[in-house]
Amino acid sequence: MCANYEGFFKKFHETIDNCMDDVTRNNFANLETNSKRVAYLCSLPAIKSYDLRSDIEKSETGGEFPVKKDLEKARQLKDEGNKAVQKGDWAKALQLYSQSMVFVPRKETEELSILYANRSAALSHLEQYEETLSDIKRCLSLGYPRHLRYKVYERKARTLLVLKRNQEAITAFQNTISALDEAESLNKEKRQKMRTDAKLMLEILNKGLTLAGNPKDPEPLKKTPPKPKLPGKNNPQYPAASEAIQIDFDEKKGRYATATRDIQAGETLLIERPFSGVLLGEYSRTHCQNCFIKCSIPLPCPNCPNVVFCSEKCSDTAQKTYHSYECQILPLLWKSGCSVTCHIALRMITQNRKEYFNEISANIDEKPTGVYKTSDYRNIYHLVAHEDERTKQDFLHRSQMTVFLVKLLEISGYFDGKPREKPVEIDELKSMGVDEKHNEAVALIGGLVLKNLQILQFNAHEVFELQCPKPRVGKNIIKHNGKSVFLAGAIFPTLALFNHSCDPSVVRYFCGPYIVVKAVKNIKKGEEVAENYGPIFTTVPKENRQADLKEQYWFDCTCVPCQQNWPLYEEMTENYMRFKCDSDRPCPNVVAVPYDCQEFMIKCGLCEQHTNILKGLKSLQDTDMMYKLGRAAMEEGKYGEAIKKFVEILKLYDATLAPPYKSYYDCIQDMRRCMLALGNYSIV
Ligand SMILES: C[S@@+](CC[C@H](N)C(=O)[O-])C[C@H]1O[C@@H](n2cnc3c(N)ncnc32)[C@H](O)[C@@H]1O
Repeated sequence: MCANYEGFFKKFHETIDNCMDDVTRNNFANLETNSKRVAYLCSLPAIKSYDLRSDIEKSETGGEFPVKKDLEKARQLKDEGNKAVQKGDWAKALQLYSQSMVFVPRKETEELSILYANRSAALSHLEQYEETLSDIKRCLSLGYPRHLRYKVYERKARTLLVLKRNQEAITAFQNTISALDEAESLNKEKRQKMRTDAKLMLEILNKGLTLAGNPKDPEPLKKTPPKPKLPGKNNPQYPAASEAIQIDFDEKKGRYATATRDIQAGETLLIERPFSGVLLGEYSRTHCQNCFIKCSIPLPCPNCPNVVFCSEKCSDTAQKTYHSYECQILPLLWKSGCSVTCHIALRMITQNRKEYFNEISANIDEKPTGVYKTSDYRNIYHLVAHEDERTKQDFLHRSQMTVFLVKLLEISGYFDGKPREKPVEIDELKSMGVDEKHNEAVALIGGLVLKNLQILQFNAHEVFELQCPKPRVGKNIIKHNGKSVFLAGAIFPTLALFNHSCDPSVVRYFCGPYIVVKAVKNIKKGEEVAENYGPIFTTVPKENRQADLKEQYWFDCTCVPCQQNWPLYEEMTENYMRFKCDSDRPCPNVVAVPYDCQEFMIKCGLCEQHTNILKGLKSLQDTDMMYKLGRAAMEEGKYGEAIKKFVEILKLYDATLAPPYKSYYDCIQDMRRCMLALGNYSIV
């Protein structure tokens, strides 16, 4: 997830570069802290006089700027929704009402309440009953017109009946009857009929409940997926990780994860929420801004038309923290074409108040001790940034980017602690300079933004979901053939401590907002538990892997496949089998035995003892059949069952054979696909 400087940044960087004479350049090069770098750049006349307006106007990225709520647009979409209803196309109506809501200005509460009422009707027809009730609740809380309330109370009552929540249904029918008194626009006969029907329902319900001894209503169905859990105990020092993981340190490799005991393939090793994460602009109206889940029934931000949330909880979290500041600057950020990495660097600030950073700044350079908490910025601050290896040009480039992000923070009201309420006007971009009253904040927060940009270069992860094709009627959704789609960028502080291997031992996927890391191999106590930063040895040649890792992550990979020149999957030979030497002394050697070998006791070239390959072959005789069963379970979407089979096979393989060989990686690859199928997905 490298920063890419598209949009108007290229020109901005070039202009500033050209304005810097040798003295200025030297002055900048001699600066030793991030704070000083940002403060110095901000003080340059070239920055202060840089006019962004024409760049923004010319920029072809990121859509419109500024973007405002738009009642006319909202009404137009609502009308289209109503037309869809007339055609009986409830799914389309649901979509159009949701789109309409996004554009309703905050003060138009009645308009919004009508949209929630209309959407609740669509949801009810689509048999999404819990969601119907949620929209009715929202509609009533927003002051839905009194003369229409009988409609939503009646819908609520009937929805509760379907859910067998009869006690609540009684109250809703009673409310329907009261609301009918105010239903001025309803003609007399219809009103009378509804009243009679509701009374009849009340009678039936009351009788039924008395006969049944007044049982309690069932609990509302929970729609949010349960929080994933580590199966055993957590590591007390790194609570996001299992006690099967510890973090070690080596001068060359820095921190890295190892196994505290034997780990079996399939075990969950880490579950973590991001410290910060940012959804890509293109998903901002389809996925929750806060947890990245696809929202089929989105809740709009009341203040901007830019983002949606999956629930009141996510909306509240965002509004109380980062989104209050980002709400009005998002269009400018997207228009600028800056990468999601830059946005995360900003979010790492906006999610906490300025005072928080003031408090921790005094001793931020001291490594924190104690429990390693995901939510503690100080842990993030000490992630790898390779500051000592950076060139002056690198610092200059990132500092220029920081100047823009600092300007955005000023515009957002962050430095004053007062989120702005109005969209940004183009004339506010006459200068990249920041008001001098914010000089101290610019140095502190700007310095942290610059640090964040460096940290994110090496520690950010992509958040993805599986996009699966719509199943044919009566068929299961086939998730293992889904396409992984990059939705967001995020930083997971504990996972960021795992080093890379081209033959990783884990797979990661997303479950709600959590990243879940599972073992895809059996890992021995003391062995490194490595993840993968991109290139895998089975598909990418060694030179390319090494070059990519060096360029992106600044290290020389010395994993086993790199050291031992393991072949690509396609080049793995099937002419012989790689038996582990099974002498009674521990011997690391591999005994390569041709398939057509006639002998069964083979001498090890290293320890000179004999390995009984017949015994090994016997233990493997069922693996082909087991693999077929695992594959069949996977094809039927029975992922848990398939994973169990693959785990059993790996156990047998590991007792006898030494990788790399094709059937081992076939099994791992299929197990990975099954594990990914357990994570977030959407149907396209
Ligand atoms: C996400 S961090 C991993 C944790 C890091 N080692 C630490 O101490 O915080 C990525 C950085 O770790 C180092 N690293 C990761 N994998 C490595 C490997 N296989 N060998 C050597 N260094 C590695 C590199 O410096 C890389 O830029």
